[in-house]
Amino acid sequence: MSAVRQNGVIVAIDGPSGAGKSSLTKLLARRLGYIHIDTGAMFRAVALMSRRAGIASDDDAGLAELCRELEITFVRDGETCRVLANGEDVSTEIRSEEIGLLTSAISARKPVREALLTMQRAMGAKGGVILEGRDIGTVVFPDAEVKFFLSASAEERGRRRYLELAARGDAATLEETIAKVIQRDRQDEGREHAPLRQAEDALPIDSTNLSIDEVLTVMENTVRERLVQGAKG
Ligand SMILES: Nc1ncnc2c1ncn2[C@@H]1O[C@H](COP(=O)(O)OP(=O)(O)OP(=O)(O)O)[C@@H](O)[C@H]1O
Ligand SMILES: Nc1ccn([C@@H]2O[C@H](COP(=O)(O)O)[C@@H](O)[C@H]2O)c(=O)n1
Repeated sequence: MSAVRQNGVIVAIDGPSGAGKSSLTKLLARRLGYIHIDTGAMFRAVALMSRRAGIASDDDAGLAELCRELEITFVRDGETCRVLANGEDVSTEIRSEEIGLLTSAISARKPVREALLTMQRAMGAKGGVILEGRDIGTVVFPDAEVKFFLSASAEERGRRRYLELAARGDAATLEETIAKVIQRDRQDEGREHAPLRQAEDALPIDSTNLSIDEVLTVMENTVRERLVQGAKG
């Protein structure tokens, strides 16, 4: 356990698309009174702004300039958290599957990763935060006191995403959605910079056959045990 941080511990939740990271991070943050940092939303915001600016996903100079000018903030709105890019609420626009796939390409670029790494470390350094993403426990906060690697079968994650898209009126088929989940997995796992992988000291949780509440119970108990251990010194 590292030295006690000002506002509590740092919790890292990594894992592939559709594993349940955002759902669990939101619920766990509420249970613990911690801040929820959705790092995926930050990469999505960069992707959206790069598309609007006509910057190619491999234009590192253009992406570096964009990130230098971009301020990403999270604003609580009741039970939800809004994502602002230079003050504009982009919470809905960044959630499309199109932006999701573009984000996977953008997030492979070193200048984007370096810029968002600085922002994420600044957001979480004092603790009392839960960050969800792909590289939190391996790159952003390798000294995080608690790390989870949340996964599920590609079929189950695709099914979950399919239900989510259908509820939004998206006509994608289940087969198409599973294929896109697998495509994003491959891109996130296969990239050179900060690939998606389980940290050696992360607790793996396979949620394929677990409910959200069952996963939440495991996570909350684990964090509280670590908090007690930390308090004992
Ligand atoms: N254990 C679970 N059982 C059933 N449904 C789940 C479970 N976990 C999450 N879900 C549902 O799956 C969908 C995707 O969950 P969520 O957005 O939290 O995943 P994610 O890992 O953050 O995905 P991404 O990285 O693509 O944003 C949501 O509709 C959520 O309610
Ligand atoms: N720490 C992270 C978080 C996300 N990414 C990339 O962003 C894409 C979208 O993330 P979601 O969690 O919102 O689905 C994701 O597929 C990754 O390509 C990342 O690289 N690092």
